[in-house]
Amino acid sequence: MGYYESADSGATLLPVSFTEWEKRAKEKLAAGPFGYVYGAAGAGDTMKANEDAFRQYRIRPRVCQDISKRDLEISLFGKKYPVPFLFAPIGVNSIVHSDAEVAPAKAAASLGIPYTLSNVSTTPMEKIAEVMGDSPRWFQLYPPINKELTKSFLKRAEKAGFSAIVVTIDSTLLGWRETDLRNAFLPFLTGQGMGNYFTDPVFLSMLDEPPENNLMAACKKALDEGNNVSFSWKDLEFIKKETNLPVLLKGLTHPTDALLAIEHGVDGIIVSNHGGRQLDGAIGTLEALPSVCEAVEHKVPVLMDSGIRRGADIIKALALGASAVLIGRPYIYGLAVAGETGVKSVAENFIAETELQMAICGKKSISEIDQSLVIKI
Ligand SMILES: Cc1cc2nc3c(=O)[nH]c(=O)nc-3n(C[C@H](O)[C@H](O)[C@H](O)COP(=O)(O)O)c2cc1C
Ligand SMILES: CCCCCCC(=O)C(=O)O
Repeated sequence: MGYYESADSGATLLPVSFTEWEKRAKEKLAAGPFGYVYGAAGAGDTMKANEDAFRQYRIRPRVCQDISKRDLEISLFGKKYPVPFLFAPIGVNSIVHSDAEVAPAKAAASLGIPYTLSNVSTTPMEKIAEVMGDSPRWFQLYPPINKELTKSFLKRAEKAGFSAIVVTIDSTLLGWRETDLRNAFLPFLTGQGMGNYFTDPVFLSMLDEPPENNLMAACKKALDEGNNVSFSWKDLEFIKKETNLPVLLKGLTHPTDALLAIEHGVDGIIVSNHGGRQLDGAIGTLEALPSVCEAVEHKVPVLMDSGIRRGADIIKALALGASAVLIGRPYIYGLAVAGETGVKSVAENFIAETELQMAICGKKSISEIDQSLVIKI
């Protein structure tokens, strides 16, 4: 939906800016769920660094470029996508809306935007496949300790039509999240976020009793599997060996790790600090992006997330070398406020603003965006 349509159609009753979505979500949600989504690790310095990093760059537009025909399309792993952003994996959506991951999956499908389903989703991956039809979807894996369970998740994702695997490696231990500690809020222990585990035959075979007989023990077992603190590079090779899908590594910011990831066979990198939820004091991802891209030398696509709040942020990330970005909290606030409609509205605003920004920069397509478009102040 373009600028004038959204102003005309009554869609303006929904929020337009990230700040407004966040405010409306806060009004709607109880303290526990809102704090879980909003919250960050420690003092929140990294969450702030993510957003601040975007303010350290300014766009230097070109003019008189005939911007009458514009195209936001990108290509990743041989597939074309309509816009340069994806939905980031976000677990346990049932804490903010009863439709849980079904709503963002449908919203993404309606726009052709890839949806990344979290390993710790409330909705099992097969249900997401059912509602998404042929629309693009990726599966995010918290690599389990148990190799048979790892294989099972990978095979199920392949069978359910997911076209890439995102291995998240920054959360083998959960960060120090003071809001959740204060609220005593950890949704996973109530069975939320267990959709993929509780439908997995290998996982169920690992339990002494089925989840319906001993929910807490089953939840704890799943979390123990996900908190795979001994995970190292050789385990990444195992994942690569067990799937034919492209494997992306999510959660690195150091160029040396990017090089090691490539050495161990990854097909793509997602520069991310988990939205500042893991390591307080860590570098903002936009600050980290140029050095990672420089090390990677275009060998694999580099994507990024954390702190993307508007079209200008997307333009800056692309200019600094990202092939695409992922949006996180913004769409969860949309989900909290208005379910599928809210998620779709957030995504449409991103599309409209990004297209406008690109055009006013004097660029007609994503491939025309390069480093000369931004300067660090
Ligand atoms: C509530 C919440 C749950 C998340 N769950 C996951 C998850 O299950 N898997 C994952 O890889 N990242 C997860 N993330 C991190 C996001 O994928 C993404 O890296 C982050 O939200 C980007 O930062 P932003 O929200 O500031 O844009 C989660 C983030 C939030 C806010
Ligand atoms: C092994 C389970 C960790 C779940 C973390 C969910 C998440 O990524 C987040 O809250 O952030």
